[in-house]
Amino acid sequence: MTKLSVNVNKIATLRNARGGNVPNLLKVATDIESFGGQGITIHPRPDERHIRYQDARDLKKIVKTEFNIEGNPISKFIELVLEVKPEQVTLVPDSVDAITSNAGWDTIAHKEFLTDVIKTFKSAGIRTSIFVDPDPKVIEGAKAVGTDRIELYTESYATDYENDKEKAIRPFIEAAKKANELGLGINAGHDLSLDNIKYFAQNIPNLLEVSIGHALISEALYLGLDNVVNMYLQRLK
Ligand SMILES: CC(=O)[C@@H](O)[C@H](O)COP(=O)(O)O
Ligand SMILES: NCC(=O)COP(=O)(O)O
Repeated sequence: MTKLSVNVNKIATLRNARGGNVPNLLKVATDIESFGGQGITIHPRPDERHIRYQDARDLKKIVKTEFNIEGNPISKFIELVLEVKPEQVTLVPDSVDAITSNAGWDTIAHKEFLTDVIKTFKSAGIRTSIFVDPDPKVIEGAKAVGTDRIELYTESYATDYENDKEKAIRPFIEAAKKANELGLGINAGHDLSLDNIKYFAQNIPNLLEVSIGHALISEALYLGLDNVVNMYLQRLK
């Protein structure tokens, strides 16, 4: 079964809008777990516009499921992850001013850098995943840098799903076949939603985990967080 890790960046965005502690990020994370969420994901950005570095430290103390920290491995991010020691770190090549993640790694051009960073995290006992486009060459490159898992960057799937879902999923099936052949674990995320998740999970062999934030929190405005978490779990069965 595919695990659901809920990305709580948007809860921090809402909290930060007023400068206080409403909504309470730690309580929301605990509630998500009690509703059935199987992991908590955060993506602290260098400007700390939503998740603050201190949130990562505080969440580590209370998250009972799998804690996944995503981000660009600049030195302060590496230091934070080594201090917090989440179960998983997901490396994302996003630029400082990016509105959201908008590209996967070029695992060939960044081979040396990724190999070093992955070694550092793995020697600290932290599972590694790297954010990649569904491109078999890039996935071969991911194997070469020593990562445990890849996270398939699903924005193109989510965008194309409405027009032609078979075409939208095709590169992801090929990418997953390649990753399975190479013995890489497969995660996925970005713009996954209640509408498109079931077809994705049904078609990707050995999909271990999805991390979902933007759509899930938006859907919860209408449907409630408890309900939405369970609707995802149903679709991931
Ligand atoms: C890595 C990824 O796919 C992102 O979706 C990310 O974790 C979300 O970040 P924002 O919430 O800052 O858009
Ligand atoms: N890794 C993807 C993630 O954590 C959530 O992405 P999104 O659902 O906010 O687009």
